[in-house]
Amino acid sequence: MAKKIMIQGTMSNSGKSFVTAALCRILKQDGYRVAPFKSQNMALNSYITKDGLEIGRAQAMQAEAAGIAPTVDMNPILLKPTSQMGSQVIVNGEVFGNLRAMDYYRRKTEFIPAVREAFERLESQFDAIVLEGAGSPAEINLRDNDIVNMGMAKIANAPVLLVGDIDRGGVFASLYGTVSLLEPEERARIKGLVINKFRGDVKILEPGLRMIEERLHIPVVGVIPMEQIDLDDEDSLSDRLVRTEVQEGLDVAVIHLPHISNFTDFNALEHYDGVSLRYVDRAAHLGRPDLILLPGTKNTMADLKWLRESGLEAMIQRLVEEQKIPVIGICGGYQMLGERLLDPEGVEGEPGSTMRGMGLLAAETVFAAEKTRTQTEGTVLAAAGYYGKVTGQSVTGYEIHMGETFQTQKNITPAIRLADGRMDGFVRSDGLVFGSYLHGLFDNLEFTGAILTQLAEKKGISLTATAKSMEEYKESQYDKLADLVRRSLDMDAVYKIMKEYES
Ligand SMILES: NC(=O)CC[C@H](N)C(=O)O
Repeated sequence: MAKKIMIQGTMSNSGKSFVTAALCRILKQDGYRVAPFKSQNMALNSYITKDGLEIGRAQAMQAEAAGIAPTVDMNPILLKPTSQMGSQVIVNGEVFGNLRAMDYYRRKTEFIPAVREAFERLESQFDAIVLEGAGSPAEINLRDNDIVNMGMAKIANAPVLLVGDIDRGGVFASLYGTVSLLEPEERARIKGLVINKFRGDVKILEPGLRMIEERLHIPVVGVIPMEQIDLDDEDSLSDRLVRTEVQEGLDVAVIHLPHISNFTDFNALEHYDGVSLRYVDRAAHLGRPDLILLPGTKNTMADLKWLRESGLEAMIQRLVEEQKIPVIGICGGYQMLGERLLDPEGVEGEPGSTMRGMGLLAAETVFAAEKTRTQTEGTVLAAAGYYGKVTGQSVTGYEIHMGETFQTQKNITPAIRLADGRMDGFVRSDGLVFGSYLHGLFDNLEFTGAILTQLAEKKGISLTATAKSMEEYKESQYDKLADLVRRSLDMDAVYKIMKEYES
């Protein structure tokens, strides 16, 4: 029987995925074969496993922390919110369909077997499983047929650590309130309280800890200080998006589309001292960046409409054509760069709808019901402009898209030759406009470094990379995370709690 522990939070963003990742790393360091599990994730930031199945990014990150390859069993249900249609529901890594929130909620029991089976498969392969809940277990309106919090803890027979966020205030009330709203049987599963994101002197906190322990009869097993650790999860997105100001150095602007997906695509650009990466969601903030990045989006057509109405489209077109500022579009952002978008089957909007693109790339995109989901590798073919320095380089990435993009005129050439024989993306003959379906393209630091260095030279500044590869960088962050949590959590108590449920 595997050891199990479940991390639940008093609210969203309390740091559950962070604590889950930390425990995965610590257990790995202590010699266990450990895997993360979250029955249902709601996120637009997803990951494609080796066998081409789609799961939430947070579980892929936690698997990395655990030193294992991410598999679909770690996140059997993924909800990807799209605008008009509710969410695209992914079950066992494949599209189940689009469901409105109410319909999903009504049909939730249908998904219980998938969740249970995925968990059992995982449990049979590992020594330990760290489960993560979602939102708060005290959402009393959602309690029936719950499969993400206490319902899941019961299916797995896992003890629970409840994490509260002290940074947002009211941590004692939220811990007390959450526990009080639970049924006695659920309450009994909470074996420890964790206070997360603490700044200041623990001595001042100490009396409060004793009082909450007395009232709830649950021990506080840790107080985790606030520390900057760079992990690929949803919470890190909110920290990143506040960076909107132009800073010194090479100014790289990511357009913050409303349905931005796979925002982790741009994290790699932060590994260069001298690059200032910022997110722009309104025309007044665009300014004159040195490089413009258009990210992927779950809904290309809706986000293009937003781009047009916000005035950003016209500004980007002018910056590219008049000021010769380069733009790179990834996936949905690449699709926007073209001349036209066609949706005959109604994948993104009304069936048969068409839309004018930004017209920066002589290409058009047709959406199809079939989803392309694969890890990919290839060789850069692009040679125009800044890409002369990266021609012939090998790159890896992953694809998640419904659209296919075709050339309409001769002034563009394929960007990347893929190992499976397909061509990906296009570059315009003047080298200013580049589009590709490859998420993770910038994680190829040789590629990214070469492009950024040329832009920096043009501006007369120098850049230095902080790590040799993204893997090396991420490994260092996971170790830093494990150190922090080992120092602040009573691991002996945690092991004891796991042992009690090990049968
Ligand atoms: N990940 C993306 O950017 C997806 C782009 C677009 N919505 C598609 O499905 O083709």
